[in-house]
Amino acid sequence: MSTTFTSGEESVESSIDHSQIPMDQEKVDGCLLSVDDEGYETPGKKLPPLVKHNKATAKDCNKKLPENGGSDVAMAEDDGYETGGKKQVLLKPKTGTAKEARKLRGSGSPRAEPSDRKSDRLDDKQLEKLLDEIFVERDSLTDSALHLLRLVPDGYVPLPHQVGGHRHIDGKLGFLRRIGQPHLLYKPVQFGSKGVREVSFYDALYGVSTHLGDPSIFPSLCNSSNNSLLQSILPMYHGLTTIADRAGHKCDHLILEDITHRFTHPCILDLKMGQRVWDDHAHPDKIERELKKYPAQERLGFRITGMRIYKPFTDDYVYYDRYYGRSVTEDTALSAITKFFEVGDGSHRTDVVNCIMDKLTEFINWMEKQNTLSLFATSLLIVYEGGPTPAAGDKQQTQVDIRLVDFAHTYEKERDDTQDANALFGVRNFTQYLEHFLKTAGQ
Ligand SMILES: Nc1ncnc2c1ncn2[C@@H]1O[C@H](COP(=O)(O)OP(=O)(O)OP(=O)(O)O)[C@@H](O)[C@H]1O
Ligand SMILES: O=P(O)(O)O[C@@H]1[C@H](O)[C@H](O)[C@@H](OP(=O)(O)O)[C@H](OP(=O)(O)O)[C@H]1O
Repeated sequence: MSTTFTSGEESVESSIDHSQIPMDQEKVDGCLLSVDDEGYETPGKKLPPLVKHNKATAKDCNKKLPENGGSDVAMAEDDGYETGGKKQVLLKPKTGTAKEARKLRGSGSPRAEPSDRKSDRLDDKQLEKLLDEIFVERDSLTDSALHLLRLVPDGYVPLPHQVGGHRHIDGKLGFLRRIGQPHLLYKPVQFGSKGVREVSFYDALYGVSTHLGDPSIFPSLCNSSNNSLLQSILPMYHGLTTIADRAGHKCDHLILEDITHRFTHPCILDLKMGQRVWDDHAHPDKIERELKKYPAQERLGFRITGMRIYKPFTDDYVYYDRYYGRSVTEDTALSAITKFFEVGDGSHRTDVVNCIMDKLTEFINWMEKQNTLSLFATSLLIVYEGGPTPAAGDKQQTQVDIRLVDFAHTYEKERDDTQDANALFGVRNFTQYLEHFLKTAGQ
């Protein structure tokens, strides 16, 4: 079995182990939100030992910047840390009893003691095992990625199906999955105001309060009694937790539903939406960077930030990264999108395209009505089951899920009488490509 990695410049073959992560569940308590019966981690569980780190200290990590106090400057540490948040962020009710609050905190939440022991890091054998679990070959990784992977917290693995965003295998602190909890993922809270904004968005939408969230950022959302439609197009949110890696860096993580977990062979496309992907408060340098990075964004209204497709005939995955996405122009967008539906035998998953079109119509209906939010740089995450193609006409068997993720640049509109034309343009344009595909390549 192999995964083909396709970048803007090159393709690399690598063998992968397709074994599954253990599925045993840990039942825990301590959450206000309704969760499914598989359970999830209670914030404040015992953490691995901590050591002081000379690059990104707990203090760095716990700094809370003022709103927009740094979102426009490059902040990534050279060891991949680009997260922020307060020391300990626990889900707690907006109004609730002391008993409820205690329950949410779990029993005690022990602080881990610092340790300088190198032995806490994964050794070569453990590293190989970890790489098997996330389908990655060691040869394809840089030293900084290997360094970060050796520090992956005990009991976690990097999210195996992450296609876009910051990832351990790119040498950035990426998403995690807790072993035995395949239905959840842990997204590191981003540094400074970006992280605070995203947490505040989820808090407001789900009517909860965390130490990091600021209700004043999304007042309308906080006061709305009907957020259920919006909730249904986002992953379920389960609050925050602090996770320490094997070197003792502590970072807050959003606990979110992993929307790929119901799929056996998830095919995933991450589209960053909008003609412009910077918000109204962006620094001119950021605007210049983005315009230079992907000039076609303005005309397309979306860009591919990652795409992974399962090929049932060869039992392997093909991966296209963000650099590939940035190489796509108006002239090649149709063929790039078509790749997402290629089965591998010359045929295409037109059943999936039809299903996506139906769901996107619902999205567009919602977006045409909503006049509260500006969703700058939000991603449309599209997932379908890449296992055997269902028999023709068996529409029920086509499994597709579409959600919005990434709210680090989401704002409430100051005037609430207009649509989010920026994001809407992108969704509509993508839908037009799909229509075109059905008329041409897909037939
Ligand atoms: N709820 C989810 N379920 C499954 N996968 C997810 C979910 N949220 C995010 N992902 C995975 O993580 C990737 C990155 O997500 P996201 O855009 O939130 O990260 P980010 O680090 O904020 O990205 P960026 O660097 O573009 O700001 C997605 O491409 C997807 O593969
Ligand atoms: O996925 P890509 O194509 O690599 O693009 C990055 C991604 O859009 C990040 O969300 C963004 O950080 P922000 O959330 O701060 O915008 C970063 O901007 P940056 O170049 O300003 O760091 C981009 O480089």
